[in-house]
Amino acid sequence: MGQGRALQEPDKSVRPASVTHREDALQDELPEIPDAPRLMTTGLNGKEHSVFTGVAIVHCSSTGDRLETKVLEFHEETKVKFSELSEELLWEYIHSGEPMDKAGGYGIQALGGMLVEHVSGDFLNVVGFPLNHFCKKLAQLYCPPPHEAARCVKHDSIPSVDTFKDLSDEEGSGQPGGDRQEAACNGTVETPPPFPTELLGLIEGFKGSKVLFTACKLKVFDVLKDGTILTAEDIASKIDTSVCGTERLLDACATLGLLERSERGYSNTELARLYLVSEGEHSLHGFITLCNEYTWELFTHLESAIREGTNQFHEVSGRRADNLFKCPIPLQDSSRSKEAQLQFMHAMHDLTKLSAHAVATAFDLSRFTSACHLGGCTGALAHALVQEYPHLKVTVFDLPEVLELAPSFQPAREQAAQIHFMPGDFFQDRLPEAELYVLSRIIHEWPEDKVHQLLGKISERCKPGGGLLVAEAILDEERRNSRGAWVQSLSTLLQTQGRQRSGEEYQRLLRAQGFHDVRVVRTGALLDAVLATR
Ligand SMILES: C[S@@+](CC[C@H](N)C(=O)[O-])C[C@H]1O[C@@H](n2cnc3c(N)ncnc32)[C@H](O)[C@@H]1O
Repeated sequence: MGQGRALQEPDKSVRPASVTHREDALQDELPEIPDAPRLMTTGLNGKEHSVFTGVAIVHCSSTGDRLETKVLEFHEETKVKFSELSEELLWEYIHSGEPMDKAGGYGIQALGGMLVEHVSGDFLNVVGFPLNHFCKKLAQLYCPPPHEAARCVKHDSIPSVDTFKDLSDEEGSGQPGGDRQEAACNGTVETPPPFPTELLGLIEGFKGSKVLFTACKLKVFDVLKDGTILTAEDIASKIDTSVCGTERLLDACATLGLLERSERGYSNTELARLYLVSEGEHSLHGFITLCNEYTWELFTHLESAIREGTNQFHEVSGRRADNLFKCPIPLQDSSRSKEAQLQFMHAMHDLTKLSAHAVATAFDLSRFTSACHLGGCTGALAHALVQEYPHLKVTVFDLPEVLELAPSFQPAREQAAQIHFMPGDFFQDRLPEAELYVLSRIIHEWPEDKVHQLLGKISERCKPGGGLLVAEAILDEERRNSRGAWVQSLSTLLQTQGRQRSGEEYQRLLRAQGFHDVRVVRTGALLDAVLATR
């Protein structure tokens, strides 16, 4: 058999189709490469046959107007030993399928595998493209995959292969572990478990947070604002830090996607420009500062909070127990208190801005002409409300010491005239009159009795037809809210006496206080919205 299928000599003039660009530059360097993979057959039965495949990987890089090329070339020979089948049968089989003028024409990867007893060399060579070899050459040029990432899977349809090599290994390296890997492929030893990439991300993730916090605190993103590009030395001199330390911090920021690194130096990425420059309209600088200086320490007491099931305010340095709900920030003397208060307000302001539009537009509130935001802090949500409803007047009601600092947060916009700040205590004082009351991130902070007291007070003050808008991160049926559920849940445990609730729990809570038509909207932002009618 096979006589009619004589060996075809490779056509040496043919080059791989992939090498088409800058042919002139490559002319001298291209090696002679055999034509597309060929199976050479001169009688199959029980014999070994060679499969030649050729491929060139050409690495091109340009420096100025010079094109540099590096040609990698290999001719791989793989031997296929066919089974001791009757020649006739084999011949019939071969004729029923593809012609034999290319490797894999008999379909070794599928039914044709039955004809093959053994492959010495690279199995993928027989299938056609020498994928294993290609990957090894690529790995030499670029970054090899971690050893553990290359996995060997044994498929029943693949005939026994004696050199199913690890892609990341050097050819013929015979490195330790090679035998073990082969054994693993043959299923005789256990394969190592998958590399725990995500777990390592969690274990080390806090370092990334600290890099961000430190860069913000040192105002790295501020010195690079407005498209400024600076070298590490320039930045170190501007922020008064060591050059070697600054360089490491900047490189870490670049790896984390916060900075861009070029030959000219470092510049802010779009993310940093929008959110990390301290004075920016969308800046999260205040929130990041609070996380660095307060939440970081609070979370070191997570174990105690879990053991005891209570908040850990008392553990955070300098906190005054009597100020538990007014300002969750360490307070010592009056000057520190102001600074801490301002820090807290900055954080609230940043966070509220992120969800304010979503909350303001979750329902059509155009029927209301007056609103009172209880615990309205800097007025960030009030601004979003008056922007959306130009006929709405909003009273921001908060503690005197908070409102004293609120003016610095006001944007110079015309609608500011629609917003009025009124100092007071929502437990002690009479609530301002309004058609719509707003509670944003208040209910989850308080214990059950205080929640009932506050809602009862609002219900009493609210006229029939009036409304109550609640903005909170709402748990879903599985007691998880869609975004950062565990963060909210643990933060609430660590720093409040309250808890989060599901939409149904809010409905029950508000109905119990005389509200009806309680509707819940998941906004997709950090805060969801509930609207109830009195
Ligand atoms: C978690 S912050 C929420 C701020 C704002 N509602 C928001 O969503 O950004 C709680 C706010 O309630 C205010 N607050 C706490 N106790 C209060 C009270 N008894 N009377 C009035 N406001 C109070 C705090 O000063 C603070 O501004």
